[in-house]
Amino acid sequence: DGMIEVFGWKQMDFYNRGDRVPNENGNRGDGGGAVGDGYKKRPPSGTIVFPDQLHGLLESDKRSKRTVDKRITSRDDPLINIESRFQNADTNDSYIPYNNVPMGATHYKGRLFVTMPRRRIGIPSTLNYIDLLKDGKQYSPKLHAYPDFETNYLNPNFPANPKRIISVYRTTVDACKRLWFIDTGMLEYPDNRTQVQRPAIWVIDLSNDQVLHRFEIPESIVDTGRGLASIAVDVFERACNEAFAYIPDLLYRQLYVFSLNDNRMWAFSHNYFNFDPLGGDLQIGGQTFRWDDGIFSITLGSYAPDGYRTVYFHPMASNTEFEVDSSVLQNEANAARSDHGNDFRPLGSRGDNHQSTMHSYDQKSGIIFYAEIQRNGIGCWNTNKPFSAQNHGTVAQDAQRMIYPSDLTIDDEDNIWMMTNSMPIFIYSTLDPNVVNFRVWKQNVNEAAKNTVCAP
Ligand SMILES: O=C(O)c1cc2cc(O)c(O)cc2[nH]1
Repeated sequence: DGMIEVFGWKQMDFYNRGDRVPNENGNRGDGGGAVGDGYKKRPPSGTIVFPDQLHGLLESDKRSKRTVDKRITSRDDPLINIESRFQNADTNDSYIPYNNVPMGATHYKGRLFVTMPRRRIGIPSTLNYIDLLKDGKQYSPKLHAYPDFETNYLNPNFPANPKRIISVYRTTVDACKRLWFIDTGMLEYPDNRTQVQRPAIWVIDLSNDQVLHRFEIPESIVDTGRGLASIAVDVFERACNEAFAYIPDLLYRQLYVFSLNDNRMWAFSHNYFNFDPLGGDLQIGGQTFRWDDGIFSITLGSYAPDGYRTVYFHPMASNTEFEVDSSVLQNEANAARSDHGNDFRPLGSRGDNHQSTMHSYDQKSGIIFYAEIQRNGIGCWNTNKPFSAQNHGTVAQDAQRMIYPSDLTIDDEDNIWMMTNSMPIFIYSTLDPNVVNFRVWKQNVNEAAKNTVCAP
């Protein structure tokens, strides 16, 4: 029965906007304390923008404005409204409201984790949460840095620091009450990407907010962290050390597998990780553009008696869904094979214009819910029914209020959570700061499936 709008923001705001920065030897915390608590005032020169870089951006934008006369353009060469990008921006600001575009939304026991990838300057913290008990009744709650502000602090000199998080796209919670995410280690400022430190997998214990594990992804696996925008974790609650993480790389179009037990990672390549050349022509929020994102989202089916499960995946610029068994991925030797035989299989097409960012399998019903970018909503497929276009349903659609669903997750209370963030308008045009641009939606899975072809 559709989705319920729980939060909406014209612009995002934070409890700690980064106006006080951590003393490098200081305490951890959310920045709520007084001077002397391990924080000091941000120095006036403490900025991550250099005037020559700003000038470079302006020059390149002028170039793209001249050469791109039709509004079909790639994400990396956007036709940007430069006035809007630096609207009211003081380059010394640790917080530039306009530049904060939320991406991920994951709920666990009263905290909604909201990510803010650092794709522009002025983002105080990339990993955040909303305290639902305290702020859940507000329509536009402020974000708390997670696990604290210090861990999210971006030092203006960009030193590599394994205690800090640079940029996070999406998070997931596993069966062992742990939060997993990838720090891409990269600032993705237009025309000026900086790999500050190696990309890393982080695992945080949600019972005490302590970091349990950090694994730096070696260069032998991937050059940069740029395409590491999501992570799926395969673990049985009674064997927490035996976890495997599956990581799609939308840029290099590979699938990485990380074994927690062995602290090792290996990489699969396959044609099915590529985008469909026709699937990348998109029209969203009044913008027409072409993207080439490959394998993007991975979700895990129910356990079979042998302890393995179906791993569902899709490229974003595509309408096709694929599957592989977890037994294939968990065996490192399989990654080295040049011919994967029938290990990876296409399930079929969802139909034209059904490109999806994230999807999530509901363990109880066997229904996959997927965020649809061209249809501004949520689709569904009950995996107990054949994969055919007729067996795909529509849970919700709203061309005005659901522009660009950037994340979709299911929590342990059987609720779907979805973020819509108007991303194409931000990239190719200008967001209106006087209207609601970002929304979080929620619905119980059974309610969502009701009155659709996905209902059991
Ligand atoms: O999460 C996404 O939608 C996403 C992240 C990301 C990073 C990147 O460098 C791209 O070129 C595309 C992209 N999509």
